[in-house]
Amino acid sequence: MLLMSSAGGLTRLGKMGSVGDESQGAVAEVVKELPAEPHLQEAEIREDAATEEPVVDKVEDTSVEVIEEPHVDKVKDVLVEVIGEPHVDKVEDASVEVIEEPHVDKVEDGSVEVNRVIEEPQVDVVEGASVDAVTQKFSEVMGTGIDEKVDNGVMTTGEPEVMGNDAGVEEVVPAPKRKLPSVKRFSARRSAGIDDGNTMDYGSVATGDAVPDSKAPSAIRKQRGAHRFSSRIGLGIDDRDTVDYGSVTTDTPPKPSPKPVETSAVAEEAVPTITPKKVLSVAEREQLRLLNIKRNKEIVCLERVRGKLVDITAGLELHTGVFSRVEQQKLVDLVRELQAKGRRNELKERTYSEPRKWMRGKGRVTLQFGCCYNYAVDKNGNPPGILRDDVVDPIPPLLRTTIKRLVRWHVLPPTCVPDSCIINMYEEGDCIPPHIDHHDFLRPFCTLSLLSECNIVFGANLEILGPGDFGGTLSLPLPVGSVLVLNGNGADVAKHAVPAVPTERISITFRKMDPAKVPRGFSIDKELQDLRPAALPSMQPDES
Ligand SMILES: O=C(O)CCC(=O)C(=O)O
Ligand SMILES: [Fe+2]
Repeated sequence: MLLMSSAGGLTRLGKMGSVGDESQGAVAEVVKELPAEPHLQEAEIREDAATEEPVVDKVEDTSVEVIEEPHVDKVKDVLVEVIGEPHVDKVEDASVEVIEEPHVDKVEDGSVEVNRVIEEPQVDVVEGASVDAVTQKFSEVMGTGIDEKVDNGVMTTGEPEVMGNDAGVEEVVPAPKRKLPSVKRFSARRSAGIDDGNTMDYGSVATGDAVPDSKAPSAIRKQRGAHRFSSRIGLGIDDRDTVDYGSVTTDTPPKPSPKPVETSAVAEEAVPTITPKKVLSVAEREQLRLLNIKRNKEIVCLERVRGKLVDITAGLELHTGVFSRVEQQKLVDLVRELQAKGRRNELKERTYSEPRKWMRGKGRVTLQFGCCYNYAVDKNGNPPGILRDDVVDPIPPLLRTTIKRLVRWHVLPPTCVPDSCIINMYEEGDCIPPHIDHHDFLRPFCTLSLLSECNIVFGANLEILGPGDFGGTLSLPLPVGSVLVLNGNGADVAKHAVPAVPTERISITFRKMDPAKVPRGFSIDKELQDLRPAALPSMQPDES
C-alpha cells in the first residue's frame, strides 16, 4: 500500500490523577510561577507597560486564577470540570459520549477494544479501481513524483507542490521527502481506570501501513473492532486489488511531438522523441489533492470521567497532507508580513499582540482577524469572550482562500464556515496552556500547523508539570501542513495544550463565531458564503 496516514502517533503523558497530596503543594508552587495562559495576560501586560506595574504580579494573579477554575459559572451535563481555561462561562448540552460496557468488545489480558466507526464520505467506487494505479498514472503523465512511497519511514509526499490560484495550478515543484512521525502507542488502561500494571496497546491512531513501534507489535492488530484508517478507506475506496487504471484524461490534449529533424549524419540513428507533459485540469488536480489528504477520524482516548469511561477525543480529526509546501510557505510569508505590519502599528490595535516575554512558556505573538477575543477580564471589565465593540482587521485574502480550501477539501463542513481566525506564533519554548476554546465559537473549529511539528496534548485533566510542560492522556503529533479539527468531546470534554515547542512554529486557528456573539456591525464576507465541498474522486476509468 502506498498511501498511508502520516500522522497519529499516540503517547500517553503524565499520569491521570497523579497530583497526590504530597506533590500537590509542589505543583501549586510551580503553577504560581507559571503564566497560565499567555493570552490571559495580553491586555494586562499592555496595561502594565503603561502603568509600569511589575508584570510578575499580574502573572501570579492570573496563574492562580487558572488553577482555581475561573469563569466556569455553569457546567451542565458535562462530565468533566473545565479547569484552566478559561473563559467557559456556560457549557450547555455538551455532548459526552459515555462508553458503556456493551461498547467494550473485549477485555482480555487487560486489553480493551472499542468499536468506532469511521465516517466515510459517500463516493462512487469502481470495483477494483486503485488509487495507486491512478496516482502512478498521474505521476507518469506529469513526469513528477505524485506517487507516494514509503521507505524506512521516509515518505515522499505524493502531492506536487501547487502554486497559483485557489484551485488552479501554475507551477509544479517536486515534493520534498519528509519523515513520518513514528506511530506510538499509548496506554488507555490507566486512563480508563484499569490500573493493573500491565501496559496494553489500545487506540493507536489507525495508520494504514504505518509501522508501529517495535515494542508494540499489536498496536494496530488490537484495533480489530475499529477500522484501520487509510485515506483510501476514508474515501470509501477499497484498494485490496490493484488494477491499472488506464490513462488519465485531461482537458488539454497533449501537443504532438516535434518531428525529428533528419540530417545525413544522424539519419540512420534513432532520434529520441520528446514526450510532452500533460497538463492536468483544475478538476483533476483537485481530485488528486483529495486523494492525497489523509484523514484520521479515529483518534480514541478513553478516560474514566466521574466513574464512566469516556472517549474524550471523540470528534477529533487529523487531516494530513492538506497544504503543499508552497502553500505553507505562502502562509508563513503572510504571517511574517502581518507581524511586521503589527510591529509598525499598521494593524488595528487589538489585531496584533506581542506580550512581554520573561520566562520559558511565556507569551506567544498572536494576530486576530474577524473578531477580538478577550482572554481574560480586561481593564474595562469586559468578560472573556468575543468583544462586540472592538474591531480588529478583517481576515486577509489568503486566509479567506485557505478557509475556502478547508471546506472544499472536506476538512471543515460547509455548515460551519469560519469567520474569524487567530494566528499563534510560537518561538522555541512557547506554549499554549491547557484550555477549552470558548463557546462564543461554534464547533467544529480547526488549527493548521506550519513551520515545525509539535505535539498537542489532550486530557480531561491536564497536569501542569512545569513551565511549558503539560501532561495529559494523549499526545498527538501535528505534522506541518496538517489540520486538526476539534469537535464533540475532543473540543468540549478534553482540554488541550501545546507544550513548549522545540522550535519555531506557527498555527492558525479558524473558528466560526456564534452568530449571537459577533461584533456589532459584523457582516460575513460574501466570499465565504455558500461554500461547497468538491466532488470526491469518482475513479471512472478512461474509456478512450
Ligand atoms: O497551536 C495550536 O496548535 C493550538 C492552538 C489553540 O489551541 C488555540 O488557538 O486555541
Ligand atoms: Fe485551543
